[in-house]
Amino acid sequence: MGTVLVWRLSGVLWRGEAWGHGDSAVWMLPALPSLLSSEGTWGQSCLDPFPKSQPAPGSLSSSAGTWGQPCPGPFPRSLCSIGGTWEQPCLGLSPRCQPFPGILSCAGGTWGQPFPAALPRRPCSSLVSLSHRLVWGHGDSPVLSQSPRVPVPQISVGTWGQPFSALLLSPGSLPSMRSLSPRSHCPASLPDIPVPQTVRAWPCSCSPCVPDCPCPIAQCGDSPAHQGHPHCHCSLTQVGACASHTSRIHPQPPLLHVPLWDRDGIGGITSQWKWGCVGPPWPLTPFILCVPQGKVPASNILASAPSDKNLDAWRELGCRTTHCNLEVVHRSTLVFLATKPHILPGVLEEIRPAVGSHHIVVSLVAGVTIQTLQRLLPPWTKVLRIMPNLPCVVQAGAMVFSRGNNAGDEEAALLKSLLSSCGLCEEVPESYIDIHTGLSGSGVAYVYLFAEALAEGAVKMGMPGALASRIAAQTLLGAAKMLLETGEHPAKLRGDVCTPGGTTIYALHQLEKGALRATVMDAVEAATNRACDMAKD
Ligand SMILES: NC(=O)C1=CN([C@@H]2O[C@H](COP(=O)(O)OP(=O)(O)OC[C@H]3O[C@@H](n4cnc5c(N)ncnc54)[C@H](OP(=O)(O)O)[C@@H]3O)[C@@H](O)[C@H]2O)C=CC1
Ligand SMILES: O=C(O)[C@@H]1CCC=N1
Repeated sequence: MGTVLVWRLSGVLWRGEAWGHGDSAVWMLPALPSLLSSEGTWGQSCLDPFPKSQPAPGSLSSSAGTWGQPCPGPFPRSLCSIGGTWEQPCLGLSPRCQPFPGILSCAGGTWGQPFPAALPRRPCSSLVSLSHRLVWGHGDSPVLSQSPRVPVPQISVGTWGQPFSALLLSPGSLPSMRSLSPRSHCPASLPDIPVPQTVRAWPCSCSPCVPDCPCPIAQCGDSPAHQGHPHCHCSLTQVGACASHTSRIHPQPPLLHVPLWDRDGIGGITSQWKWGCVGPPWPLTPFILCVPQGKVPASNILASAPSDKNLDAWRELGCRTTHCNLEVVHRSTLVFLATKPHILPGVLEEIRPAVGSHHIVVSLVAGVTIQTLQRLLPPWTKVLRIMPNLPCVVQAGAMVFSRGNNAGDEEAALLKSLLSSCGLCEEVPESYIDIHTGLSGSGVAYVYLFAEALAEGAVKMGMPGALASRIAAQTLLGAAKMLLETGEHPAKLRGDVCTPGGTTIYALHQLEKGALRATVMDAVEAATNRACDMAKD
């Protein structure tokens, strides 16, 4: 039941087609005209040249399957990589199944089932602020998918379970949509359906199930017969079951994510930004994420971790929390990874199926390279790696970052713009990140040790400890401020303090005898090497 659609885009005629199969429909992207030549119909054997007629994006080109049959070869990988058939719900997570045009990847539903209820409204609410997104309908739940890379200034609206009908809106008509549905800003043609009680808002990594099992989540993982079965259909569960289920199947805790739902312009920051954090250490990340000049309201932050140990503090800040990493991924676009390094691979495996082309993934995990991140995440993922330090908490941090293959100027500008209010934030070659870790990420601790030693020296000489600590801190602050503001070399300023034959040179002599300089250099070297080694652990 292909439906041919022709519409005008920027004065150019485009031809698109919609495919329907049973209760599923697929819309082929107008921006990929070569995708539009298929003649297959869902529910029937594909016309022989079907695969060959879809060579365009590479993902659809080599399949030899028939619709309604298990998908062999690369074609299914592009649409349903987990081994499903088109007549049945796609196994596992849709995002991984639907990468081909790059725009379906944020949907978390299953074919033939209502899409997760949580998806439609939020994207729809930002519909009017972005002119190039697509709306997908499924059953009674419309889903909007972002296609930031595909300049399609129309919105097509369809419903699953019906031949895909398209409502194509030119950019000029977008503002009027705002009035169609005051509550959600969704186009009126998107049905406003109550959240189904039994549909979970996001899929957990609940793969174990037997093929015919209706698979309510309560059974999943409880029955050894389900464990690890490749044909699991259990991508639906009850909202709220995710955390307990996740912890049962995936004992590791989550990571750190940050979502953004709305943004005004490239690199722009608005109060509408929403962030999610999975595996967030305290107190570093919340301050990186939300404190900066109020750029990101705490209520826009969703943090996840396995326990409430750190999350309690996040909630006190006004952030939202969850124990489900996948929830954070599904509700976020900007995703920060901040688990301990050895935890990260398991977490990446957990979230990988949910990572779409619209996500920006930022890792602040020491020692884990961009290459590793890219290898463990889907190939389209925009990855950035950043190394902050603790003083970000007081907006006096020092951060460096590097970008992966898919992260462009927009993502780099975005990160810099967001985080620069926490302190110095520079883009550097990735090889500097481990050095920065030794110099500054860890370096803060050396300075605290030095501050402690200074104060203890004063205590030894008779000063009260509290006063000595305050003076030590102010001494470090002033010395650092002078370094930054004068731009002088430290050796020059040190010389300025040394009165010939005076106190300072006597003290410096002692420090040199203790090999302070060499010891500190060794410390930076040791931390840098450790960061490099952690990448190999
Ligand atoms: N501390 C610093 O100054 C800096 C740290 N970093 C990096 O930040 C990361 C965290 O550092 P650290 O300060 O030790 O962090 P913490 O141990 O304070 O926090 C780590 C958080 O990760 C959570 N977590 C553990 N496992 C998982 C999982 N599988 N999924 C999701 N969340 C999980 C923990 O949950 P729970 O609370 O339940 O235990 C905890 O909240 C490291 O990678 C480090 O390299 C980078 C720069 C500076
Ligand atoms: O000690 C660590 O591994 C982390 C990285 C930089 C600061 N703390």
